[in-house]
Amino acid sequence: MIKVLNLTKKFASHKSLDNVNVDFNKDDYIALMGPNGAGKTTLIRTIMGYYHPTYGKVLIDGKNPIKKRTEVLSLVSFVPQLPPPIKLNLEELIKYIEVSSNVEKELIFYYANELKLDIKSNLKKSFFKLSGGMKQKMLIAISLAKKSSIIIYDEPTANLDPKARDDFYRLIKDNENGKVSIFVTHRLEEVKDIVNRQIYMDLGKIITDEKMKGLE
Ligand SMILES: Nc1ncnc2c1ncn2[C@@H]1O[C@H](COP(=O)(O)OP(=O)(O)OP(=O)(O)O)[C@@H](O)[C@H]1O
Repeated sequence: MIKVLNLTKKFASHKSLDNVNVDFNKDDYIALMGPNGAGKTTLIRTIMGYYHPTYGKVLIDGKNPIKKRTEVLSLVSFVPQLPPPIKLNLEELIKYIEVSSNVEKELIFYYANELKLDIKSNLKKSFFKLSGGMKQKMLIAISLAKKSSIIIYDEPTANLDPKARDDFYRLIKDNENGKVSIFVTHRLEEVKDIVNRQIYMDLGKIITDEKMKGLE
């Protein structure tokens, strides 16, 4: 599904990714780990076509994510570490997602409800006025409703309370089937039951890439 070939990304003279080679295939559920500045976010952003590789390439189902941006982004759901400052209210946001990504509105409500996010009472509230945890829940609900074959979560539980984290892990586990999920995380303990592969990066390189037991 995702092929990363000899990928180097430089910002000025600094190599954020240094000749990375890795494949992510169907039913790979990956914890992507490593210290601050290791290159995890740069790898993800390059996979999604936000950054041009300095050398090497990325292919998503054989497609170049920069040249086939719209097609590639339709396959991917991404929940960032810091939610974007969306000015739309929840009603407008849901309408936008429904039309632009062909997502069933009812599914967004379903997943939000499972995460204990009450959308109905907040329909007229701007997304950016929600609390950090509510924003994260909304983005997770959208990512699950989108039913993408690739889901990328960058520290998705950072703002969630312990109950919401448990709800998140349960929903993810129920949804893992024939997809690729990448969880950028500093806490392997938290994701160990929902991943089957652990990749550790440092200084722009993949240092270890191990299969894990976990999912049944
Ligand atoms: N847009 C950018 N412009 C310049 N340098 C950047 C840019 N994005 C990332 N870098 C640099 O690339 C290196 C890797 O950063 P990256 O954000 O990929 O690390 P990370 O592993 O995701 O870290 P963290 O755990 O802190 O989120 C860092 O030295 C960072 O300063």
